[in-house]
Amino acid sequence: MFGGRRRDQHGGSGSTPAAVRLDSVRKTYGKGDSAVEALRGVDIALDYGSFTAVMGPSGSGKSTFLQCSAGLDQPTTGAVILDGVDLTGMTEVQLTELRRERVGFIFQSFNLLPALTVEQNVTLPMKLAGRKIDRNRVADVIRRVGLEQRRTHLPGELSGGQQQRVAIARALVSEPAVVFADEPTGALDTRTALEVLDLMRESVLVSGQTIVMVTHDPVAASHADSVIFLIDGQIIGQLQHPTAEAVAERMTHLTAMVERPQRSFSLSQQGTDRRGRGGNY
Ligand SMILES: Nc1ncnc2c1ncn2[C@@H]1O[C@H](COP(=O)(O)OP(=O)(O)OP(=O)(O)O)[C@@H](O)[C@H]1O
Repeated sequence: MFGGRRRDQHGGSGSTPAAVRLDSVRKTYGKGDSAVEALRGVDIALDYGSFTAVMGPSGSGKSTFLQCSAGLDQPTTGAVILDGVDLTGMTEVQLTELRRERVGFIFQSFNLLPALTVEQNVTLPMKLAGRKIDRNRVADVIRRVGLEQRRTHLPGELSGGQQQRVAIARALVSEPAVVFADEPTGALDTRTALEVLDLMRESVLVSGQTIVMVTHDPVAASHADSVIFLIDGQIIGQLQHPTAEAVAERMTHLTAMVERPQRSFSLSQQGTDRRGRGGNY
């Protein structure tokens, strides 16, 4: 079993603090005529133990949302509160420390160090953070992702799916408050992708891990508890207990909305819940 944070340690929604909260977050890249508003007033609170997928058309702000939420980038205005810590005004050094302590990452391209073994890759973040390595926990997580027999192998000796399993083990081993996953199945074939998604889901169900996952894939999103939809830097809807079909249908609708001429597309005219909590758009 995965160890780690269980839902009942933190409770669900209600008065308990959120694992990640964004308050009126805006992010503008550049200045003047070339300024791009990537996030335009995002408000959301994600509970501990929740698995959230973030979807939206290309350029809608998904990566920016993830980077601001994870403390990889700072909002232009607004606040991000991660595991109870307000990131506003933190220095790069403080953010790096916070990420090492409280955040796990899973990327599309695995981001493993090729010269390190499976086990060394998994323990690297803990070493960098100067944390004591619990060998039993490391062995347990590696076993859980099905790589017990591969502990001394190098990434180059593993399949893509196995490499992503290493990345999952690396993200989970330090029991982070939140795991942020950016297209974790983007480089995998369908069957391997499902295995990886099942592992992520299991860490949520068994250990109460909190996961935020950016994806373009409705099937991947259907493994989450809820999906938030971004358009043009705003959350314009949320789907609870998503099925792949329902997600695909909504994405088709959203894509059609952004492909319409700008003058006919107005979020307020659509009766949108901009805070993303109403479930309709
Ligand atoms: N560093 C940057 N400098 C300037 N503009 C940026 C920068 N990063 C992102 N943008 C712009 O911000 C907007 C949102 O980008 P973002 O990458 O967050 O979208 P996305 O939904 O993740 O897109 P995709 O699905 O194509 O990866 C886009 O218009 C993009 O061009």
